[in-house]
Amino acid sequence: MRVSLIQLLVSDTESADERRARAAALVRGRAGDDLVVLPELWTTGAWAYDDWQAGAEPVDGPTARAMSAAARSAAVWLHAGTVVERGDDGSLYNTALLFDRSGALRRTYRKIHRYGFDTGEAVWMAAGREVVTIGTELGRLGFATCYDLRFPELFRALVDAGTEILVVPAAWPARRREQWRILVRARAVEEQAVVLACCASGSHGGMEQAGGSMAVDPWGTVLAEAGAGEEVLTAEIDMDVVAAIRAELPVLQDRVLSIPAPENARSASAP
Ligand SMILES: NC(=O)CCC(=O)C(=O)O
Repeated sequence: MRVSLIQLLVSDTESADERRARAAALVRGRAGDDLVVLPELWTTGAWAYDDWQAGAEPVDGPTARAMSAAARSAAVWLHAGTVVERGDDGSLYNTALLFDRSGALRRTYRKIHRYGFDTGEAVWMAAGREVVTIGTELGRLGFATCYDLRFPELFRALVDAGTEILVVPAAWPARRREQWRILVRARAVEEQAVVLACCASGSHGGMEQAGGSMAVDPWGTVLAEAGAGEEVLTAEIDMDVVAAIRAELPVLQDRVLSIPAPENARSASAP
C-alpha cells in the first residue's frame, strides 16, 4: 500500500479558498497512491478560533465537494483531514471526512476529545460521541484526531473494532513536537497497528505547528517522517506486518479486563 501524508502549510496569509484549491491540486497529483491524508482543520486553521464561525460548513460543503472531486480524479482513498462542521443542531464539530476512490463520502468522524481547556475547541465546539472505523480493501481504518492521541482508551476501542490502520490528522504545536513523536509511536506499538499521523505546518493564529508527519509500523519503526515545512511524505506500507506482529507477540490477547480499582480510588482524602 502506498500512502501520502500532505503536510499542508496553514498560514494567516492564505485564504481558505486558496488553500482548498492548493490542497485539491496536491491530492490530484497523487494518482497511483492508495491512501492520501490531509491535516486537521486546514481550511480555517486549527488555532484561528475567530474564523471558525465564518468558515464552518456542512459535511457536503465546499471542502467536501473539492476533496470528492480530487479523490475521484486521482482514484485514491482520501482522508481529507478535518473541517469545522456546522451540524444540523447548529453546533460546531471538528469533523474528519473520508472519501473512496470514486469520490463518495464514506465516513465522517467528529473529534471526541476537544483541546483547549478554557478556550478553543473546548469552548466553541461540541464533542463527538462515536468511535468510527471502516473496512476497506487496504485494511480497516480507524479515526482519531490530534488531541485524541493523548487518550489511549479511544485507540484500544478502535482496535477492538478491528482497526489495522490508525489515521490521525493533526495541528500539533511545534513546542510539543517531542510529545507528538512519542505518542504517535506509542499508539503504533501498543495497538500493534500502522499509524499515519499527518500534521499541519507553518504558523497561524499565533501558533507554530510542528509538521513532523509520520508513517509508523506496528513495531514502532518510523517508515517516513517529514521535516517542519510543507511536504508530501510518501511511504510504502506492508500491511502483512500487522497480522504478523499480532501472531508473534499476541499482547492484545493478554489483556486483563477486570483489574479492580484500588479501594482509595478517587477519594479526596487518599494519602
Ligand atoms: N489541535 C489539537 O488537538 C492540539 C492538541 C495539543 O496541542 C496537545 O495535545 O498538546
